[in-house]
Amino acid sequence: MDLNKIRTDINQVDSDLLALLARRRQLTLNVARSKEIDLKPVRDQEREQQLLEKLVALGKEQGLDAQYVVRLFQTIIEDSVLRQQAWLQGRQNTSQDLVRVAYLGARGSYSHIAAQGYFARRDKSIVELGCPDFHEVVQAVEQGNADYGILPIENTSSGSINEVYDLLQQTHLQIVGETTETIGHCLLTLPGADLEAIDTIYAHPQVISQCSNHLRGYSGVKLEYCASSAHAMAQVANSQDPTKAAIASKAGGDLYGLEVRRAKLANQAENESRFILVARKAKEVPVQVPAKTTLIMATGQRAGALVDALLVLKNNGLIMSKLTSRPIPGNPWEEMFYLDVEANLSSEAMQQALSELVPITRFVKVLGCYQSERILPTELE
Ligand SMILES: O=C(O)C(=O)C[C@]1(C(=O)O)C=C[C@@H](O)C=C1
Repeated sequence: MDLNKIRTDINQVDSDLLALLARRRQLTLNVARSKEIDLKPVRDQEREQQLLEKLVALGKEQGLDAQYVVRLFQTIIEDSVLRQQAWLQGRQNTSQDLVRVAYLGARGSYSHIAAQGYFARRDKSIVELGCPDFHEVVQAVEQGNADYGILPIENTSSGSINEVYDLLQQTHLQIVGETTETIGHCLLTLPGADLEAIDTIYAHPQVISQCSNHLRGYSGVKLEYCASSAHAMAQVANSQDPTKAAIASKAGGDLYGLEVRRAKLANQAENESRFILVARKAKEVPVQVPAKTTLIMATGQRAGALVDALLVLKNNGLIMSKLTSRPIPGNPWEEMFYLDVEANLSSEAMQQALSELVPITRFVKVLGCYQSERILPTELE
């Protein structure tokens, strides 16, 4: 048993697997091309069910357990769906290959990592524009210094990001995309630093709230709030002080030469953030891909006004996936409602609902229609 020889064989198998995955990806782009012509939806869960059943049976013959096979292929299919959707969206909205993206913080911030993932799926290169706060992200796009802005809107541990909802009330920018990123919070230090000697932890306030349970375990350690996770990492890296630590992602830590000392610090095991992309012009979403429309509306204080508005959606067969409210500046006790509706803005149902909402609300505005990037895996029945 020669370890080196076995490893060489494993290397070969891995590179064969990669070549096959690349070939599969190419084939699924051909599927997207055919669906563009037939106007068929990208997602076909019946086909996915059949695929999984067949693969589980094949895997069994080769001694691979069902759970392993299903997990692998759910990941492969998720990639396939996201790629196809991005390709179709790109065809509908021909645009440049190099885009300028404004995001919170500096390289390595969660927004930066989310932006990289989103545009890599669309084969676009990005010119990065780090901003000190969310307001400047919006301003950079409004003033034409960036083509897109990326903003976190909600997190599975800390909930809605109110500051971003409030900014959306005031801007003319349109939501043109969304992406969900797994946020793996890690405690990062200079290489080899003694964990017992840590006296200060730098982190963004949202991150501190998402890791509150873990942070309760550090008595006598000072928490320093930072404008972004990138700032937190820069503080530690620039200080070269081994008593300082930051909370940020592993990918960010790599950029700043910091070492992961503890991982999975978030209160929720599945710590995910949803980001939205904003641009000056709305984009059309092809009918083949699942779309979401985000609306804001003010109903006034009449009893039952919100119920009436929601009934309009129900009666038009529309599914609302999110409802949240924020105060209206200057109108104490009045609320602005934000709704995500699982429908394309151009659909008949959505247009009908909007025409019925206008007369019964004080104000209603479409914030954007964009492709839904949340791919729920098909489970084997
Ligand atoms: O066969 C299709 O229609 C595809 O789009 C390909 C594929 C896959 O990757 O296998 C992806 C999405 C569909 O939901 C089903 C299967």
